[in-house]
Amino acid sequence: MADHFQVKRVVVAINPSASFGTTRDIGPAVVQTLRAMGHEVTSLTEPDYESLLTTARAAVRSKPDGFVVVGGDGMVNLGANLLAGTKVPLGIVPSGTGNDMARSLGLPFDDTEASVDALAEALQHPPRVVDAGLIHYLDDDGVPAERWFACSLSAGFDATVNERANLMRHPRGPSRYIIALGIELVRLKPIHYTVTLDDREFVVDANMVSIGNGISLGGGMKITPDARLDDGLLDVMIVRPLSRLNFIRIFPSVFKGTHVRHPKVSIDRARRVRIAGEGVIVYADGERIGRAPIDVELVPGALRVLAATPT
Ligand SMILES: Nc1ncnc2c1ncn2[C@@H]1O[C@H](COP(=O)(O)OP(=O)(O)OP(=O)(O)O)[C@@H](O)[C@H]1O
Repeated sequence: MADHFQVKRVVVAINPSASFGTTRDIGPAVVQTLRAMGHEVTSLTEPDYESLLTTARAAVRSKPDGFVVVGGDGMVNLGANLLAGTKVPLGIVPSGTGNDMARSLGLPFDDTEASVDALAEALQHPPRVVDAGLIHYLDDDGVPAERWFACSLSAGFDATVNERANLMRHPRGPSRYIIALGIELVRLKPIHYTVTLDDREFVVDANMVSIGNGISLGGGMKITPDARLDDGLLDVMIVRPLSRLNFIRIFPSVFKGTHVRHPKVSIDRARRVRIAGEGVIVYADGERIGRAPIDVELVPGALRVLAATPT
């Protein structure tokens, strides 16, 4: 802890539905702990994401010393969209299923006490400055829209799995992702993409096109293992068509990031990325964005986070 403790004004936005509601005690505990430390805490919980976005937007206008999300990457995405381009730093107490932004930042992601300790420590120091991705797309009504993402963007097989899982009513828990994965594996077929990396446009058949600002998605799948949150570049992973069997074979290696050695997997770096393709669904930070085409730009230093800068 810093020598001179400074009381901070902190907004804590809580998603009680993160991890299918199994982590709902974490938010109130975080608020209680920060208050016990002496911080001035405004706690926000709403019945849904949209209402939370509205109340949180109002809370950010009061320029708190920190805006903390308690939830998963969807909550990180909410925070990124409220805070990108401002000086208010984002704190993360992971309580979601994936927690990939916390993993990319080197924050504790499976120990709440350690997360709150790291947050309290970070509140006493200047925030870390990281890049963020800005997605330009057409919303479901065809209206041009923009949305920030902090960690990852998917525009292929993994987005399709996410979409199928979200549309399922049963089962309610995480096993829906396994079922969705199984169904989509059976349906696996290459997508015909047009990808533009900065000024280089090319056509490619692929199973996956994913973008990493951070290193992982889906709870530690290191799709872009060498991505850095502050290098001013997006890492773009493309998986060229694989047979179902080979897809299943290389799948486990993504947890170590060694899939990048496979000849059908490539990683490129770019500041601007355009992805187009028939029927391509796009997710970012685990949240549904819409359909391709999308234009993504990396905005260096757009986001401040309550995390130590790696030495
Ligand atoms: N009361 C609520 N407040 C905020 N978000 C909510 C609420 N109820 C449901 N949600 C939904 O929760 C989703 C975000 O979940 P979040 O990312 O925090 O947890 P997770 O999905 O379990 O974790 P991860 O994204 O890391 O896998 C959003 O899509 C949002 O619509």
